[in-house]
Amino acid sequence: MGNRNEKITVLGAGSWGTALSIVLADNGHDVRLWSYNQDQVKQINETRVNELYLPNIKLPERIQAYFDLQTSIEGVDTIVLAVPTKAIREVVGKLVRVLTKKVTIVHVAKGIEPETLKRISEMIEEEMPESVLRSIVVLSGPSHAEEVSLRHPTTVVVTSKNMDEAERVQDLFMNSNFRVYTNPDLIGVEIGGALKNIIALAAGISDGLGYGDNAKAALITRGLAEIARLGTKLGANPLTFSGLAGIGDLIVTCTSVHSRNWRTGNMLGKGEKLEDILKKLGQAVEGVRTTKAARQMAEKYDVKMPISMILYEVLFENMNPKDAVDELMTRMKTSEMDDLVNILTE
Ligand SMILES: NC(=O)C1=CN([C@@H]2O[C@H](COP(=O)(O)OP(=O)(O)OC[C@H]3O[C@@H](n4cnc5c(N)ncnc54)[C@H](OP(=O)(O)O)[C@@H]3O)[C@@H](O)[C@H]2O)C=CC1
Ligand SMILES: O=C(CO)COP(=O)(O)O
Repeated sequence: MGNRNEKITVLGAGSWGTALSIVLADNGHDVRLWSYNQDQVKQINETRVNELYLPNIKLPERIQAYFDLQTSIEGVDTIVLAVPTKAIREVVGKLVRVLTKKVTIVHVAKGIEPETLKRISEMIEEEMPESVLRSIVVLSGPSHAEEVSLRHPTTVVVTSKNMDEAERVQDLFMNSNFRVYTNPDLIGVEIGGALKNIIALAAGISDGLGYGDNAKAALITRGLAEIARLGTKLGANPLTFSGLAGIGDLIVTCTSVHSRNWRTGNMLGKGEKLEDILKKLGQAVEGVRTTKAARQMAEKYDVKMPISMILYEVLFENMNPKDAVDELMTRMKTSEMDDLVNILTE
């Protein structure tokens, strides 16, 4: 199944970087897992376990952890960027300072930068001169690290402005547990992956308030409608939102106990404070910052995004979650079909 035995560097030894390293190592690649935490590097190499992020998983021998960034990228053509959105510019900046040739970046993060409203591939393009950037490939879809690391069946998509390179990356990752599709819609894949986290926060709140499956199905369905409305306005293909990076990722993130976004929403619905929850989780909860971006984008592009807008008030303006649901339920009456047709004509 495609190329084997390449040297590949993964930047970011969190849960997703570690799980993807396992996929690549299973495929016969030599994986250099870079972390900026020297103790973590030592611990991974000595114990073959990433205690901080995937404590129950024994890592294959082909994964070696690195602290020195320059050494980790020697002789490498493909670099997987697996840090949260807020760290992308900093880590890419460090990478540019040590690169001496062109590489392909596979980015796997799911967010929008609230300060600039940029997608992650746009941020990378801004930070990397052409002299060191061959292509950017995005890998996204319904894929929790906890299940990928157990080799449970998982499907994702890859996309790029350069689809030959996306196909090469498809071959690097594809195996009998990890099925990789291609999709040429870069904007749709990035927007679907980023915005589903907002809806997962809302679904978690609904569950935390004690509401049932009807409410969650409503959030998933109407959440998809607002993701698709914004996505198509930005130039995405509406069909992408019926695919793995759209409804697929929305379902997994709104329904899985593994989801940090769902868990955060759940604790909010039960009355905990956002600040305390984020401290307790100690992991990336991308939907919080992306909600800030979505609110601005809804206003800038004049797109109706009622769930994202009300979630902003819950997260940042102390709105009571129960009042937020009441407000969503008592909005002006509308026609579902008109709304769906609007997505196709944005
Ligand atoms: N977990 C999952 O199942 C999936 C996650 N994703 C996406 O992948 C991205 C990464 O998430 P995930 O791995 O889960 O997050 P985690 O919180 O599990 O890990 C993030 C990792 O990035 C490191 N990091 C943070 N800031 C920096 C920095 N400035 N420089 C270097 N390293 C840094 C963290 O180190 P430290 O903790 O030491 O600060 C940690 O090792 C997110 O965008 C997420 O949405 C996508 C699909 C699945
Ligand atoms: O993107 C993910 C699954 O596809 C991970 O979601 P969380 O960040 O909510 O855990």
